[in-house]
Amino acid sequence: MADSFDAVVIGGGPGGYNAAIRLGQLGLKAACIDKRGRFGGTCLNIGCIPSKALLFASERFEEAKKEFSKIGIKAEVALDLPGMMKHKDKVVGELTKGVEFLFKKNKVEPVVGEARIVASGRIEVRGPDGAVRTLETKNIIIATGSEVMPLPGVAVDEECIVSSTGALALKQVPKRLLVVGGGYIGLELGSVWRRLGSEVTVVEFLDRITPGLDGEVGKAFQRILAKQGMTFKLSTKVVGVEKAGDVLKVAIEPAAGGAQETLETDVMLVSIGRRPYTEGLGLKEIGVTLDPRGRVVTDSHYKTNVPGVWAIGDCREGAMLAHKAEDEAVACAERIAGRAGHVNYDAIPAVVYTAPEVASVGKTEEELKAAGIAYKIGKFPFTANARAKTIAATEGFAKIIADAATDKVLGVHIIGPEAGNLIAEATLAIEFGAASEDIARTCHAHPTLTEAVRQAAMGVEGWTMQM
Ligand SMILES: Cc1cc2nc3c(=O)[nH]c(=O)nc-3n(C[C@H](O)[C@H](O)[C@H](O)COP(=O)(O)OP(=O)(O)OC[C@H]3O[C@@H](n4cnc5c(N)ncnc54)[C@H](O)[C@@H]3O)c2cc1C
Ligand SMILES: NC(=O)c1ccc[n+]([C@@H]2O[C@H](COP(=O)([O-])OP(=O)(O)OC[C@H]3O[C@@H](n4cnc5c(N)ncnc54)[C@H](O)[C@@H]3O)[C@@H](O)[C@H]2O)c1
Repeated sequence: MADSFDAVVIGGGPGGYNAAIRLGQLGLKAACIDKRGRFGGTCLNIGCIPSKALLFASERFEEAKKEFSKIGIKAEVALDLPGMMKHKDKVVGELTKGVEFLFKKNKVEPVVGEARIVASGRIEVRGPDGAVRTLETKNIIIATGSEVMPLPGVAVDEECIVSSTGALALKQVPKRLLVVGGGYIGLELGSVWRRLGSEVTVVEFLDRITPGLDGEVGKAFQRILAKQGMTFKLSTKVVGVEKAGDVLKVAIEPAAGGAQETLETDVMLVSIGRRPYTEGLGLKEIGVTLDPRGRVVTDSHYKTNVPGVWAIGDCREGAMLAHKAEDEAVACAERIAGRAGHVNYDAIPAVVYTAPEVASVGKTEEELKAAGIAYKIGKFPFTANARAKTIAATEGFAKIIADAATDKVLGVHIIGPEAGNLIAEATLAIEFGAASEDIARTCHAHPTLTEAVRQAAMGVEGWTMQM
């Protein structure tokens, strides 16, 4: 006899585990399947969490080495890389256990094994011991996430040619690290290893790093990273790599074609994006439509073309971010429970956790120009913010873009200390349809970094007071 459920979620990442928890909260009988053996998906196991643990620790290391003396602290600092990795592993262990606790609390059944949909409403799960269990369910949510996009002709060995997974677990600090792709992963993990002592070169195909960012912010970001010691080779592609003993010889050439050059490196990180992961799931067999990029096609309520089959997170269209997956999870679970779940894609923040952090929500200037929307801008530099001065972190600025006619906030872009936390206020403003004047006339505590956002909002109407 097959076990039967109201909904079974395939994938235990931020999409999957949040969907299962919300289903449980809404009183539905739910199970969540993951083959990894530990819940939390890419994010908790090999993504957001371990990378942020290493970003935090490496930032403290560099700060202690280079910045403490500027604020009156003398310190002898030495790197304990195994200790840093232990910190990372401990955080990952605690948070993944936390998901199991939340499943228990919300009566979600965790199932460990590889799932395959054999028919609409029927899933087979092959457990670690090879035993196959069949689950019957009214609804299936596909939340199988994404995997590393391979670079043609380059085989990742996770030792000297690594993906983000290998770059989170290097046994020693490479003398030279070549990063292919100047996006989120390349710049975050490149920063980690630069701080710990590597010479980092970023090879980026386009003529700018982090292409989705507001152009002005992107330029400032590159300038700051270059000042920190990262080298950039823009409009350049990797065309081949050869191992010569312990050294990698990497052939690069201009993106538009031209003369080849060879760079030597000790470790190469391939971070050119991620692609949806639905291998072996049986989607073709049951007729679920995928788009040309392999993403599961759904309507705006996360329904696929097969009745009772839904999809959320990295495996469908949109930004590959944990909180986007989480929001879709909640909306999808609520739809399954007969409620009105909805996601506002204009109010999904994005954060690069470098130092300074870069955070944005809503539209960039480039997007507004392309759409022909007239806008006004307010900007405020952290050099003029009192709190930024006290914490000796004055690089960057806050930028608010508002509709020229209505003053509605359309986009907020921040590069600076704690930008990832500061963006929450802007996200709420966009979600509530606020005007820039609403932010400008809201009292902000002094001295805080949030005052920079307020002063930028004042700047939209030209009355920034502290600059
Ligand atoms: C290095 C790195 C850093 C990142 N940092 C951030 C960050 O700071 N902030 C942020 O928002 N995002 C970050 N991301 C992106 C984030 O991890 C993803 O957007 C997020 O994990 C997507 O969630 P998901 O639930 O869609 O899929 P995933 O988290 O990928 O989870 C899918 C799960 O499904 C399981 N699965 C797949 N197929 C099957 C099957 N057939 N049977 C059973 N189980 C299956 C997989 O084992 C996996 O555990 C980062 C990613 C990486 C790689
Ligand atoms: N802080 C965060 O939220 C965070 C952190 C890490 C990862 N992520 C997620 O994971 C996803 C994957 O990260 P990523 O950094 O691999 O992808 P990305 O899309 O952020 O960046 C990839 C970069 O590689 C470049 N590129 C593509 N092909 C190339 C080639 N052949 N040679 C050189 N450059 C090339 C692209 O132009 C782009 O700048 C991100 O899109 C993001 O959604 C998020």
